[in-house]
Amino acid sequence: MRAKVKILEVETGRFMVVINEEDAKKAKLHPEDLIKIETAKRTIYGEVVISNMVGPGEIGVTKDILSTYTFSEGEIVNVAPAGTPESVRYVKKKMKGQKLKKVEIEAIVKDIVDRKLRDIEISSFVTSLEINGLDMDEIAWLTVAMAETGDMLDIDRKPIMDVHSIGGVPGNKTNILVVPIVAAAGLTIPKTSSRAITSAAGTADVMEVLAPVTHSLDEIKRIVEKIGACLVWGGALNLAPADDLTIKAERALSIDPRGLMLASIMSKKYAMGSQYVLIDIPTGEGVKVETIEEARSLAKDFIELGKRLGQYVEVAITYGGQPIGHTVGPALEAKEALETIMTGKGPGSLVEKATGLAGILLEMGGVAPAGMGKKMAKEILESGKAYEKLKEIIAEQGGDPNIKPEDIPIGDKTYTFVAQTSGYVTKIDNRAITTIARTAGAPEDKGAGIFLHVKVGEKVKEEDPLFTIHAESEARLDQAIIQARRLEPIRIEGMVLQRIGNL
Ligand SMILES: O=P(O)(O)OC[C@H]1O[C@H](OP(=O)(O)O)[C@H](O)[C@@H]1O
Ligand SMILES: O=c1cc[nH]c(=O)[nH]1
Repeated sequence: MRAKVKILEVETGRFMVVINEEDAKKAKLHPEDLIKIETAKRTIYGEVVISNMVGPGEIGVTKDILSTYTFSEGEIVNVAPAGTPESVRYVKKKMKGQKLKKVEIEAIVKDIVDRKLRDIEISSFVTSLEINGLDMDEIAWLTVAMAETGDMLDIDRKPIMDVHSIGGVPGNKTNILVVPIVAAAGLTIPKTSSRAITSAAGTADVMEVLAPVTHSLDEIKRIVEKIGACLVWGGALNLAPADDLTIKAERALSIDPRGLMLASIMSKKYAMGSQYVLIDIPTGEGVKVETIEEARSLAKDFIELGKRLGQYVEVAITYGGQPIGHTVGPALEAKEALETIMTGKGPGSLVEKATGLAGILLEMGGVAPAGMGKKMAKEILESGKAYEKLKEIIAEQGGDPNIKPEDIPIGDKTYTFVAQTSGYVTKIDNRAITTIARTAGAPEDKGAGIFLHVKVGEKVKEEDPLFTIHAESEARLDQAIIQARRLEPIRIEGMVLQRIGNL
């Protein structure tokens, strides 16, 4: 059918095409059917929404489609059912636990990027990977397909360093410190991050409190060639574009299937032209990787994948048994990261992890002698050079380089839980902390999250504050309080485990 485009000021988070009720009846179109819109220059795909907000002979194009494609009001297009893409068959093949061929993986990725696969099919693909996994051949094909369906960055500075965490541990604002430390030593580190997947704040969510993180590839090239670093959101670029769409499904289910995680991370590194990559695997109870054995096996996969892509990869297995630092949630984490980089002092877990990771990168990049990287990273942090570099990054990305921790707005609806008994903090439950912070509104509500007054091993007295929930709305605060009462995220016990007398 021929139709006239009507631009709709509607945002749905999906590629939706609105068809009038009468037209839909005539064309036998049903809600959520996949249709194609053909113009002289291109074909784009979207899901049907039936509504009389458009008249007969019109189709409504939403802001989501317009963020990628240009349409003008009144433009005449051809609209037709698109049928079921062949790649759905390959998704079903993976659901049955079978190995996919290279061409099948390429077809799935291309159809995700072209929006031929709808959210429901993408979720099925992600779920099938969670259940049935991928072998190393499939992971490598998936990684390259994810990178090659998007743009590639070619930065005119070498070597290109990079760091990426598999995430999962609450409060992981570490890379906000690592990147400026490494760049202050003269190395080039174009860091792209995703937003939160399973946590209450991804590095992109935290950085966005300090400066815009959505930049074009040309802007990133300019910034990195000028100052040696950036801290941006990968999803804003046409860089491994399937990644953000699969992450959307992962976030909804709070899962991060191993094979997809490897491909997600390494496709972004490949597309950025990174040559030396450090992967952080937080390990501990309640995070993505719970044991050192699992971490070592994942590390082997990252290194093997790096070899296949022509990248030198090292892995740091880091402590993830409790949150990093004292804060969880975008604004609270940005405040803590800024305070730490400004003063060179901060929570031991944050400073140790950041300087440890930065130190490895300094050695990998050849600016620190073997075994001296961490010391050099600490000196750069304490000297204020890392802060100066972060200010440059903030300024180049369009933020206020003179922003102070106290300028950062934190959710003003608060509730503090106190100790019911005296004793020692023996456990902070990572999953519970993330659940409570997300219930309070993080990461979408930037000011929402948790401030931890105590960490594992500390002594508390009855009535001492344990943690404060911050929210931007009373309703979300109330829900978070209910969750916190149910989950009891902080355990306090006496330290004497047994007293044994005469046996
Ligand atoms: O913790 P969750 O939300 O599962 O994982 C997502 C986070 O982990 C990675 O961290 P980084 O960008 O390397 O610092 C991602 O980019 C993202 O920020
Ligand atoms: O970028 C990331 C980080 C963790 N897991 C992913 O799938 N992608």
